Amino acid sequence: MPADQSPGQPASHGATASSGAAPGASAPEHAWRTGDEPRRVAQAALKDLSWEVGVAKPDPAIVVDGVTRTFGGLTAVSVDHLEVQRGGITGLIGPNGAGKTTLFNLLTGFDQPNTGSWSFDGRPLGKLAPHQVARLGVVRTFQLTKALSRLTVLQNMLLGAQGQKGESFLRALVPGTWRAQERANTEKAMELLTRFKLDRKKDDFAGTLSGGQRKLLEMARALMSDPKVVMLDEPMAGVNPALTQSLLGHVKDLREQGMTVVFVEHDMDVVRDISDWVVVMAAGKVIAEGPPESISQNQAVVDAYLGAHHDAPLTVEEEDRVLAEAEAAIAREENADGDVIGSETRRQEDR
Ligand SMILES: Nc1ncnc2c1ncn2[C@@H]1O[C@H](COP(=O)(O)OP(=O)(O)OP(=O)(O)O)[C@@H](O)[C@H]1O
Repeated sequence: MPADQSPGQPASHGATASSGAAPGASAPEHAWRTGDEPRRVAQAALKDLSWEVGVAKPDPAIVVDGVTRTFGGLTAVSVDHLEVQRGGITGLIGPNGAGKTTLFNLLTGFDQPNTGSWSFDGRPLGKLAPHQVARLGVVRTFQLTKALSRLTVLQNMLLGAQGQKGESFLRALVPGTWRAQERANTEKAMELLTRFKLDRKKDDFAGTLSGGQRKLLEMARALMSDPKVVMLDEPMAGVNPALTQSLLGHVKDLREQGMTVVFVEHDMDVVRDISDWVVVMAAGKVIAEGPPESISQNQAVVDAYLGAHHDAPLTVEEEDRVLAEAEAAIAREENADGDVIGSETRRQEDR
């Protein structure tokens, strides 16, 4: 099925509809705001949307418009319009080199685009540095964890709190203020470390943690700034199966706590398990979006992953016709090039 088709789906709110568009027509008005169980709430908000690239969401936290990023002659990202629903888990998938990490980098201020704009809660985020974006409530984790090996686990956590009150120069001159802030930060860090079962490792160097524990630390650290949107770049990659379950649980918890989650993942089982909505990128563009169950049926997605177009199997009649045409073509070729083919065959026989 082409990316822009969604049989049986209701009319879209329109790819170019402005952010904050009206909720889906058939859902009870604001049903997802009434304290319902978060997953059901997120899914109810999205269930009547058409599976159409750029479709407007009922309550978008992030809106991206015309964002492009090129590296030399390569267009790494070219996203016309994308909205991310507040309070849901959006899976961002796509083959290697599709532009997922570059898009994350752009949205969180770690890279600058050639063109385009994007906003969080209607507030433009372009041209802001990562710490400014984080202060506004949008944080990210990295594919290769950035946990600083020679700092302890707790020190890593406290770094995540940067940008809060204690950082200002004037406040730093008033010891009481920053000490109180430091105490509060440490308390919060310990609460998070306990939640992520890393509290007993608080004095260990981050470099001694396993890959999975570093991912947990990365996620815990991202939460130090009380984010509203958490962007996780391959949070499960390289993590052993036992810890994967724990990480998945933590990602779901973020939604329980009302956060908006966008995560990059290659494992489709994980994507199906936790996503409310899936966005597929290939060659820098968004080529499909929809609920997880819509993605595997999408021909554009299948083609993007396999890198080739796959025809439906031929019927017996079609197979006979194709064979007959091929035989006729070969016969014509032999007649036309008879001498050449013949002399080449003779040369081979002579050897
Ligand atoms: N700093 C850079 N300089 C040059 N090319 C880059 C740079 N960063 C990314 N690219 C290129 O941009 C394209 C998109 O890369 P990106 O890492 O965003 O893809 P991805 O979808 O995250 O891939 P993966 O799933 O393998 O992580 C790739 O072709 C990559 O080689």
